[in-house]
Amino acid sequence: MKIKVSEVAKELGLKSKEVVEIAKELGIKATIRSSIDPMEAMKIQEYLNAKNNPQKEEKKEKVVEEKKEIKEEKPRRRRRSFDDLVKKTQKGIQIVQRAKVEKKEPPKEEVKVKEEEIKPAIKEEKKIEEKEIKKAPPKKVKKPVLKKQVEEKELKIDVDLAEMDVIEENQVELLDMYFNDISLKDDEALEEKAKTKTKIENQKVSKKQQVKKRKPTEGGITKQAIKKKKKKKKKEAEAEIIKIPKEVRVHEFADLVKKPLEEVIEALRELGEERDKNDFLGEEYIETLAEEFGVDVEIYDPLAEFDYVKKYEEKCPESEYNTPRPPIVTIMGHVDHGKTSLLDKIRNTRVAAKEAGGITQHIGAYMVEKDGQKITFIDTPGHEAFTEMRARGAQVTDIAIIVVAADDGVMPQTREAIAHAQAANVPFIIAVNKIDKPDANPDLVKSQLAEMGITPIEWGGEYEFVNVSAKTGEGIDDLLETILLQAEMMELKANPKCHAKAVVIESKLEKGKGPVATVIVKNGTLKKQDSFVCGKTFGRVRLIIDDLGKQKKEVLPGEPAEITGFDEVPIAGDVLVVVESDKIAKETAEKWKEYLEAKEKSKTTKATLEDLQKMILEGNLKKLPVIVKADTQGSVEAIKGSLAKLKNEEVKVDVIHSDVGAITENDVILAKATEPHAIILGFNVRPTSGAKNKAKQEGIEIRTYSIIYDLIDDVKELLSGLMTPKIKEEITATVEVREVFNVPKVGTVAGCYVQDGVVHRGDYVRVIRDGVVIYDSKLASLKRFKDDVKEVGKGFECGIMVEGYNDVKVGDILETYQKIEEKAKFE
Ligand SMILES: Nc1nc2c(ncn2[C@@H]2O[C@H](COP(=O)(O)OP(=O)(O)OP(=O)(O)O)[C@@H](O)[C@H]2O)c(=O)[nH]1
Repeated sequence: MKIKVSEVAKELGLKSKEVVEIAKELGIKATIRSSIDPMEAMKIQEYLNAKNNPQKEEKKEKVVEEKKEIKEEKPRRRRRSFDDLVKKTQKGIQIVQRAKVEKKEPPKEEVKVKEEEIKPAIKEEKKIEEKEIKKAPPKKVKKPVLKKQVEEKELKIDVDLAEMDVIEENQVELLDMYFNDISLKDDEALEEKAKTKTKIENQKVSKKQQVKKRKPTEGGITKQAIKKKKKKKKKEAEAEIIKIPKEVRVHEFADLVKKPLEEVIEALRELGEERDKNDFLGEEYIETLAEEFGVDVEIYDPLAEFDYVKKYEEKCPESEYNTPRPPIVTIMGHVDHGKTSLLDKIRNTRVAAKEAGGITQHIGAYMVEKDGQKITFIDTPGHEAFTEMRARGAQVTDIAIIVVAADDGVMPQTREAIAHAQAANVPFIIAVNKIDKPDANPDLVKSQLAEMGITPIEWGGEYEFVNVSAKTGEGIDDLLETILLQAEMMELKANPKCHAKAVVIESKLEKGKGPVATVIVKNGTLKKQDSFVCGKTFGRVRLIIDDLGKQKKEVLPGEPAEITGFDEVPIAGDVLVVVESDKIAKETAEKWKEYLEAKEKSKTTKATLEDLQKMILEGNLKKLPVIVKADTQGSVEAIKGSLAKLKNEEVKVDVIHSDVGAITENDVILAKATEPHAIILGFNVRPTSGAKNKAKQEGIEIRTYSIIYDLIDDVKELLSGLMTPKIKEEITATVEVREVFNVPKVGTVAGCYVQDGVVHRGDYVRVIRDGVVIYDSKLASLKRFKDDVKEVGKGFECGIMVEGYNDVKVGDILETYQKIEEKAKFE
């Protein structure tokens, strides 16, 4: 498992570019978009520690000398490692972004300077406040905000202050920039506190802080005046924030931040990105460039007003989710490893047994109960549906079960399924199936997966492995318990009081019922008669049928149900959101349609109009548009990195989309929307059957590989095909002019002798006089005596006319040649 450079940067409070620079120094290959492994991240972290620790130690010694009573050691919390970060990423736990800290100036150094100025103050204050502090619980002191940061980002300081644990006026939590939360002992806390206070006072901090410190009339400044100033400053700060649309081209960005285009392109180059003015910048680059140019930007989505899901999330925020809900589980794994059998066994033992005689209805998802707790299973095994839904922005699965047959071991689709779960940040449980078989070897499965970093808990790893048999039912209870345990850890919650948000799992058109869809409610309660919008369609809930075929009045969070009442058949992965009225539902669906079309258009323009314009402007620069799909993020980055290098003055590769996961219909649609059509390159992934059919229909080429070099070689071949063929000259003959005849109305005919080679009628010719080429043209005619001939060989005489040239003289040499086209080769 690798960590994105941007995440490492966030954790270290650095810019991505700075991390890349350090990485370079340490000989680690990294770009701001790439990922590095945890050991490399640790190296970078250690490098920074080593760079900064001497100062810390120096400072500490000084403090000890000056203030004898200050204690020696700070109690430190456990250092967070990047392994933790990776584990968290694998578990799907969100990485919390730390407050950014200006790193260029080590904070300790700055504190040191201030310390000398404030020594008397410390002593004074210490005496007064010592008692109080000793009584107080261990205090957290926040790292002082640096001067530069304070001056530049007043608003940010307000936020910092709001987030600080302010116990007393100036007592704040100090965060070590290298992940150590430092809780200082009392005297140290006192000293830090005094330093912090003095420092804050010494600096021109935000007015808000000054107001806090000053008495209303202190220094002749009235409260009102401060407020006024504060308001003005705030306004100024607000004015400095430049709003940048999420999808912005390089030249638009340059205009917005008021920087010369060349500077922006150069900055990108320094970041290892060869971009031209019409290329789109990703959000990551917008942020990095903004940091680079020292401007505050706010990235926004101009189409967000149409985003009904986002609006729902603002209305029903996750912070208000308060009631536990059942986990939603998807089963994935290699073909024939027993996904369907396992789903059936779980259903039959749990659902049918419970509802004696009840006929289960296949609606695309079902619920089982274990010890009074519910679990919802999505009834479509395989990761295609999972990924397709994710590609549509709907992540419905909470937990994945990766089925591995104990008699077959880890297979390509096992790895693929794991990659999908990891890419989606969905925690997974390994179900080692078919343990009833005599040749079952569950330990082999464990060791194979451990080699991939998926180590079982019993071997000291992080992953739950459960031995099961979909045939005998052995281990099924264990598996359900493990799911519930995982769910408990995840604290899956929802707010049933909200109006509903659900995800479409399956849909169809049914006779008599019209469009029907199976949905799983993610939040809120879905009720009969609710008006809803669902992707490009809308409707009102008419019928609700559960997985046992029973009619219901409502569906609670985490539960599946089949519903009717759609205007049109929705698409799996569409998000259904309940709205106030049919009218709003219809309007919202229409707006959503616009949203999708605009989005698609922006993608299309990216690869069509712009490219055409560019090709015209830049001569013949041709692009090979490709879509890259691979099994892991690491592979995606590696392939993109290699493809970026494939360019020359004539051609380059344009990766219009890349992602982890199977090749889906969406990829085909995107490839088709690109002009010229993109080629889809799959590395260790295959197209879904839907994608295969669509590609056939639309004439889109999908190429799949399992060796990166093959992929690169193939792309080189494709680039060669785009390049203009090379023209090679081949000299055919050397001819001496021995006589010249001027033929009225015809022109000058040179009487020649072929010294070497063979002259052909269609040859090109250079007239050479005294060793200098004085004319370059074609043969207008080639004759032997009075007859036109096709060719004349060495040692023969012939009559030659040079096209457009009548000044041939005796003694001139004519060099005849042919132009041969040679297919260009991309090297
Ligand atoms: N002995 C034994 N056979 C099993 C077990 N689980 C599944 N099988 C058999 O393995 C074969 C494949 O099982 P499926 O459930 O169709 O596998 P799948 O992963 O859903 O396969 P696809 O849908 O084709 O990807 C069937 O013949 C099952 O009867 C098990 O636990 N023990």
